[in-house]
Parts: sequence; structure tokens; C-alpha cells
Amino acid sequence: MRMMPASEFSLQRQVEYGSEEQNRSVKSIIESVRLEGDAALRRFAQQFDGVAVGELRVSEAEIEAAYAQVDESFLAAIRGAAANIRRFHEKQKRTSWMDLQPDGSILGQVMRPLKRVGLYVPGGKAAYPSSVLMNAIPAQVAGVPEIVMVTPPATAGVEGIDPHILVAAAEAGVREIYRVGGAQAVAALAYGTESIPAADKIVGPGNIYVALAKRYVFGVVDIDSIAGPSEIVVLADDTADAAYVAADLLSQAEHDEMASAILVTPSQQLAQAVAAEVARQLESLPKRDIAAQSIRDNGAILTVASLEEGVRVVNQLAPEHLEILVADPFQYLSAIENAGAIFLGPYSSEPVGDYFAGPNHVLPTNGTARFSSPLNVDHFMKKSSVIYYSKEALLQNGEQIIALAQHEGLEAHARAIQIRLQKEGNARG
Ligand SMILES: NC(=O)c1ccc[n+]([C@@H]2O[C@H](COP(=O)([O-])OP(=O)(O)OC[C@H]3O[C@@H](n4cnc5c(N)ncnc54)[C@H](O)[C@@H]3O)[C@@H](O)[C@H]2O)c1
Ligand SMILES: N[C@H](CO)Cc1c[nH]c[nH+]1
Ligand SMILES: [Zn+2]
Repeated sequence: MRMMPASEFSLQRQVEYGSEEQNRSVKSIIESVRLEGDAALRRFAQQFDGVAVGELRVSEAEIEAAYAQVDESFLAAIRGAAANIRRFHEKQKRTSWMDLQPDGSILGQVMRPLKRVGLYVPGGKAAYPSSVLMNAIPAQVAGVPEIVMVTPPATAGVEGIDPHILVAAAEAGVREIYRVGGAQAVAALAYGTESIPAADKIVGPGNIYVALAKRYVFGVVDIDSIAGPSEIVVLADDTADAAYVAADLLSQAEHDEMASAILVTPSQQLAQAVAAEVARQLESLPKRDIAAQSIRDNGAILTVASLEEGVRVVNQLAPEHLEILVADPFQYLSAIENAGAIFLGPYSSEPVGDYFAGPNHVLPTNGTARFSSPLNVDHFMKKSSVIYYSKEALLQNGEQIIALAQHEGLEAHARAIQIRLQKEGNARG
């Protein structure tokens, strides 16, 4: 694992997103789906997933049959996680409000769920039933009436949608599911095809092709954020257990060759110990090829002079996940400005958040935690402002509105107010 002073580490990764080739490929996939619809979806399923797809929509019978293929312990865990996720997200729900002013006017904000949202559930290298819950539950809490899910038609070279994905969807109440993944799935949800009606918004994580596609279709539809290849930064001092740190770094490295895992520490001793631990633990990982490439290409141990400098480095990295493994983690919490999710102390290992605690695991990546938030109930709602002005309010404030309109040279605006002031003012006497 590369080790260097933080000052020598390049943040280039956050400037460019995807190679030229990946960007070109995504653009061409999206154009093909827009022009050719289902035929393009089937062609790309063959090309990228190695599968001949017939019916794109998963049938009710397939969903029911999936229950027979999962064991009780999975069902209990998914139900436990779902309850925690629901409880956490229910706290986020905002309600409409109306504010009655002393002059009889009413100003307010009406909150409404979006009508139709598309959930992207990744499934290329691994199946993610947990991502089904993380996507679907906030949409349900928001009250979205049409929730549709897309996921690749094969996982790790095995044809078909993993039954655990279908069971998680059914448990979350999602029954409109299509077997399509990658950039082509995002395009289908944005533009619609013969089999897949277009959605108003596309949410969810995915690999670089999914992330680039979401960025590309933004504007045709809304998106939540760019939740691409996973990232973890651990800020640790010499009180941290090197084996815990290494295990947590590898937990994200195994997601994707493009995932990143970075330790920031003022302790040379910890830095050496973690490097050795990562190498040791890698050996026995089933996904060691993916994790090893991720560690080699995007992993780093960055040494800093102090934890304060470490916090500055973390804020520049703006990671998806941050673990703070120092003597008093709460002391640093308020100084963290940019991070998708912050895990405090030795028992809050990142997978606690990935699966079970309740906060969402769909988080901004690639530095976008500077301005984006975890997937949440607000992503599935929109607001309309409500304005009711009383006659008294208009008579009282009309001249100021007219002044602003005339200042902008918009006479028709001014007259719309003037005509009322003249009529109502005269009527009043
Ligand atoms: N940020 C988050 O919140 C979060 C959460 C969970 C997972 N993740 C990330 O999601 C990703 C899951 O990736 P995945 O690959 O397993 O599944 P995926 O579903 O995101 O991508 C699989 C699809 O990619 C397409 N694809 C593969 N190779 C391609 C190529 N050469 N050209 C064009 N398209 C191609 C295929 O259509 C395939 O169906 C990982 O990067 C993981 O780190 C992120
Ligand atoms: N760590 C991923 C988000 O980057 C989420 C996940 C799902 N399953 C396991 N992990
Ligand atoms: Zn994870």
C-alpha cells in the first residue's frame, strides 16, 4: 500500500471522473437506448452481462419463487435492517406548513412525493439486497406511489437476478422490477422504452458506468447524487487497532477495482502496522483480486503531523465514509465539514452502516460530499410554495412591489399591481 506524507498526495481523482473511453462509451449506450429502446437493452445485456434477456420485467411468479431460495436467517436480518432503516428515515419526513400573517395573508409550503421514481440496485460483481432497502424505504416513507427497480440480469457471471434481491424488494413492497443494469438501465429510466416507462427521478448507487450515466441524463430526469465506486477514509491515532483499521479499509476495497481506501494518521507506527495488516488480510479474502487492485491503484496511507492536519486532509478528500478511530472521536466531529457518513469509535465499523444501523448507505462519492447528502426522504419529495395575499397586505405593500418592478424596467409587472391598488384603494375610500 502506498505510504507518503499527505502533502504529496494528489487529489486528481476528484477532478476527473471516468476515463475518456468510459465517458464516450456511456454516451453512446444512452443514445442507443434512446433511439432503439428494448432492442438496445437486450443487445447490451448480451454484450456486458453475457445474458440473452427475453421478458425484461420480472414476473410475480419469479418474485414468489425467490422466497423458497433464501434462508430464514437472511429473512430475519433483512427484516431487522428494514425496521431500523424505516425508523431512521421516518425522522426525516417533512410536512407541509401554512403561516397565517397578522394582515390575513397566508404563506406556505406544500410537500408532495414524486410520482414515479427509478431505483438502481447494483448487481454486476455482487448482489446488494441491502441497497434495495436503502433505495426503497426512503421513497416509501416519502409516499412515492410508483417505485420501480432496475438491476443487472446477471451477477458475477451467473445468469439471473439473485433471489435475495427479489426478496428484499418484495419485503420493501417493490414489485415492478426490470432485469437491466449499467448505463443502459439509467437510459431506460430516463427516456422510457417499450417495456419500461420513464421515471421522474433516478436514484441509487452503481459502478462508474452507472454514475456517469446518471450525470449524463440529469436534466431529462432528476438524480439523487453521484454515488459511484465506494470509498473509505480512516482517521486514526496510535490508540487504533491496526487489524481493525485494515479490515475496515478492505471492506470497501472489495467492492470495486475503482473503490478507494485511505488511512490518514499522525502515527508512523500505526501506518507501518496497517500496511502489514492489509497485506496479510488480503491473502484470505475471496474477492482479493478486486480488493488488491483497488488497494494498489487507489489505496494510500497518508501521514500527517497532527490530527488537526488530518482533519484538513479529510475535508479535502470529502470521502463517502469516514471512520474516526482516535482516543476521543467526538472531539473531532464538529471539525468534519465534508463526509457522506461519519463513523465514530472502534465499534462503529463501516459495515454497521452498510447494513443495519439505519442511516442510508447510498452516499456521495468522488468528492461530491462537499455539496451532496446521503440518500434521504427529501430526495423523493418536492415542494410548492403557496401565496395568498389579503387585500390589506396588497394595499400595504403594493407601492414597494411597483418600485421593484419599475426598477427592473418591467412595466407590465408594475401595472398588474397598480390596477388593483387603484381599484381597491378607491373602493376603500
Ligand atoms: N456509493 C454508494 O452508496 C454505493 C453503494 C453500494 C455499492 N456501490 C458501488 O456500486 C458499484 C457496484 O458495481 P457493480 O459493477 O458490481 O454493479 P453495477 O450494477 O453498478 O454495474 C454492473 C453493470 O455495469 C455494466 N458494465 C460492466 N462493464 C461495462 C463496460 N465495460 N462498459 C459498459 N458497461 C459495463 C453492465 O451493464 C453491468 O450490468 C461498486 O462500484 C460499489 O462500490 C456504491
Ligand atoms: N459500502 C457500500 C456503499 O459504498 C454499500 C454496501 C452495500 N453492501 C455492502 N456495502
Ligand atoms: Zn460496503
